[in-house]
Amino acid sequence: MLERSQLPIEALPAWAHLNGIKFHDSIGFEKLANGSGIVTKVDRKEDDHDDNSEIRKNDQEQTNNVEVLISVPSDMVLSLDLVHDFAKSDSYLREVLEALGDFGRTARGAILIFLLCHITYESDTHTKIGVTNPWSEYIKFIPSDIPLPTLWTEVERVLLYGTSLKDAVDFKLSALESEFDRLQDATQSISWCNREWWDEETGRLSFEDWNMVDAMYRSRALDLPGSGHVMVPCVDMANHASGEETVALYETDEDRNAVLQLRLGKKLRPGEEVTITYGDEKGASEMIFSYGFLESSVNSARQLFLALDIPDDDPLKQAKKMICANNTAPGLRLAVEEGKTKWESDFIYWACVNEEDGLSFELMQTHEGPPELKVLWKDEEEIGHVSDKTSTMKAKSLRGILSREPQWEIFHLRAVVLVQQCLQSHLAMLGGEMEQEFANVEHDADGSQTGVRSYIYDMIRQLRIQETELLKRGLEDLSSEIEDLMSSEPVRRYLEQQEQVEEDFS
Ligand SMILES: C[S@@+](CC[C@H](N)C(=O)[O-])C[C@H]1O[C@@H](n2cnc3c(N)ncnc32)[C@H](O)[C@@H]1O
Repeated sequence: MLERSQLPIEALPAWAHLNGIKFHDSIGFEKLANGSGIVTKVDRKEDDHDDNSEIRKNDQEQTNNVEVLISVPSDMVLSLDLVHDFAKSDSYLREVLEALGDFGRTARGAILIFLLCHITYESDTHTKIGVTNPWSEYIKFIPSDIPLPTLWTEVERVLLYGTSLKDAVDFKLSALESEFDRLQDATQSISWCNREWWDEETGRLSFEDWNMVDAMYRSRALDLPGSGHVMVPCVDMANHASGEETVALYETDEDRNAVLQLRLGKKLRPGEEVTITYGDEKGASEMIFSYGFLESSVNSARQLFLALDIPDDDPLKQAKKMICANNTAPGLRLAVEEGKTKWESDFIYWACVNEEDGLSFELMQTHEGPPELKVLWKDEEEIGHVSDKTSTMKAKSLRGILSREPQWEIFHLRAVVLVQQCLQSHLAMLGGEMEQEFANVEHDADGSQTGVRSYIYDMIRQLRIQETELLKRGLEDLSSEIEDLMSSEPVRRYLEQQEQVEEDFS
């Protein structure tokens, strides 16, 4: 693994000052219970601006009386464009970006490669490599102990059994492993990469490094208005608080600076933490996945995503999976909206209809290349298309097509029953014996005795409780949805026909 040097948070104001980042005179950084954070200095005196006060009343007036707390010049905001600008004068970075093709042309890909290159430049390299810039130093303020589940121990991850986070983390880890393999394939012929990263004797790059830069990006990237997904130095030191507790928000000003500004109606109180929201609507599982914590004041899972598959005995399973691959996520979302649970999934309808209902796949010979698949509804309407490269859906959703059919209630009932089975199987994994087993798991403060850190254990326990509650509520609401569907005309007629067929046979 690459070694990383760190800088103390106390050195951040000096770094920021050198790099044109301006602060309201009452804003500072401190070590808090949840890592570093932005705080209002205790000795703040109203209207007492000393010479270091860089955002003054004039600037505040220019921004329509919005109190600007931090202002970061656009050329310090780490974006896809800035990485490619840096690459113009840094041939080391440029070689890696070019070798990775399309991946290096996405914001996440470019930023991950940038972070990895700069951590390498600043590590104990065999010869001096790379072109440093202010971000080479800023990376040293980013902590290494990031509590995201992709960085948890294996024993801790096992405790996610039954939660919606389990599949998401497993999937993410295998996606990260594939990316790491691609990085190796693409860069081992570049001599500096081979020497510093891959060579059996001199290379020091490991999967943990890739996992770490992904976690840095995932837990700190902001969707900055007008700039997309970026990393904003200093502003990314803001911790999260939701609802009325959120003190500040981030914006882009007319000069394209990234600014942290006080929310309207909020006041800076000496000693108070300056928080932003990472997304009030995010579910418990997503908060842990992206940021590694749960807010103690939130006691609902809000929403969860569960993985689904087409059953193995479905004769069209492979073809269905091909058409779904680019068009619909293989899962369902369960959420609380306006006091009731709601579920959404287009994928599930692919598991509910087959040839006897009107779904068919037709093989088409092409002039060049392998044959392609046409997806047909009732032999006449082409609803999708699968080639060896991609698959496309012509209609917006299969649900939309089925909802126009006279048997819609029958198709929908099949979907609701599958949702019910899915929720029941997750609930079984969260409760009963599993609950008891979880309660018996040993843990200790830093995990050195048991492999499980107590705060991670408590967080998973919280998630298990909240998701159990949501699943139970979901199942209650599904029972009444099933009751309504069972009494609908098409379902009643269908069941009568089925009974008739059975009687005829007997
Ligand atoms: C954007 S960074 C914020 C700065 C971070 N505290 C640091 O030391 O660099 C996001 C990370 O801060 C921590 N964090 C933010 N808000 C939190 C909160 N309300 N409770 C616990 N941890 C929090 C989590 O570790 C999260 O992944």
